[in-house]
Amino acid sequence: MVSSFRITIAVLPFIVLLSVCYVIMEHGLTQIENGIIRNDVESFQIHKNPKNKQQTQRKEEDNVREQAKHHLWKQLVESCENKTLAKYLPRIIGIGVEKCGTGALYQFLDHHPFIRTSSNIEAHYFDFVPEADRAENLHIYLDRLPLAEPHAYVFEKSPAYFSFPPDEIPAMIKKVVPEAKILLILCEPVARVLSDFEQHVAVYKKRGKHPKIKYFQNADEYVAKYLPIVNRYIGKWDEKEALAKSQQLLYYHKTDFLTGIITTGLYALHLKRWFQHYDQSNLMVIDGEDLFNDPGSVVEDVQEFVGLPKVLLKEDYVRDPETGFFCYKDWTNNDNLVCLKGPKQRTRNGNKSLNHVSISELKYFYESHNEALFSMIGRRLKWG
Ligand SMILES: Nc1ncnc2c1ncn2[C@@H]1O[C@H](COP(=O)(O)OS(=O)(=O)O)[C@@H](OP(=O)(O)O)[C@H]1O
Repeated sequence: MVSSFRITIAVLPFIVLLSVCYVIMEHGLTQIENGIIRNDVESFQIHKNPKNKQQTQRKEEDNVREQAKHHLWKQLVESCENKTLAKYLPRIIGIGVEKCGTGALYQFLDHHPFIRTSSNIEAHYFDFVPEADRAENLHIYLDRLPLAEPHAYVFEKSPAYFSFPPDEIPAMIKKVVPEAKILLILCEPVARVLSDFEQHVAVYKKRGKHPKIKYFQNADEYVAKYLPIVNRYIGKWDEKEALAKSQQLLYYHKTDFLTGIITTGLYALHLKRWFQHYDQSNLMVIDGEDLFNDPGSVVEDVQEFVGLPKVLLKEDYVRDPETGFFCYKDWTNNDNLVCLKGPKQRTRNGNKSLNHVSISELKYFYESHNEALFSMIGRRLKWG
């Protein structure tokens, strides 16, 4: 009894969505159009008597958003009717940050009825495919993306895009997929260093990649050697030199891959490059702490941001009592928790830690860069 009630609650959003599709297909878009007309009238009245300029501006922005939503719903309704599968460029791109829970977000969103993801996960098109091939051969990108219905949302994530060379990645993405919405998770950078180090060790043991990592017994030894090197050429945040330094750290990353374990966490420097082509209307900054502790709210916000109907709800995401990590409830069996597969919980399960010296030195190093980040995005993140 209780379980069938829970199933009903879980499938309710689906039923609502399908009903909306049905009603719209049956009766056209007049309901939504009426909504827009009503908004127009309201904003006209405000124009006539501009008591509050800000309020007028907000209304106009609401109208633009409302019309975009109308256009989107129209497309989605068409997609309800058209089941032809083909290759499409992504409408959502997860650019990182590496080791900040990008896999968890990917899996959580994959659950959305209008989102299509690739089974081989990371396309690595803009960081890996040589530029000469990239310019003329979009099929290489499409080959790495899933089949989808015409108006479904293809979502690809390649965390290397945010902080790996070449420095033209943001410009290239903007050029090739100008309409795509960008998702960026920023997590506490000191914990990220440990996570990234352990990932390097695991990849080396499995595939022999980046063998220099074997010279370090643990992450503290790595920090003791590399932090002074990176600090020497980056130092504290300096607005005037930010762009040049952001390019410089990509150069060092190319010549010595291991510097990236520390430089990836210099979020403001990387974001400086991205903000030359994007702003927060098309690039969403997600607080890593929210993703780790309240992923359901993050997923709700992401659906809103990318313009999809909100069918994944906060209450679908629950903490696995055994691991402490969040999982989501299966649609068909609410008692079944679907959790992240693969070796994704190496450090945040408490199995590894940095010593006090590494933590305080890294904290000091990142401090001014974190502050620069918060003023760049206009808010503090919970971990800062
Ligand atoms: N819900 C949930 N389930 C499992 N794991 C979770 C979750 N939320 C966040 N995390 C943490 O995500 C860390 C891996 O980050 P990424 O997926 O971005 O790694 S990667 O860049 O794709 O390799 C990984 O970090 P480590 O613990 O250091 O391995 C996880 O702890």
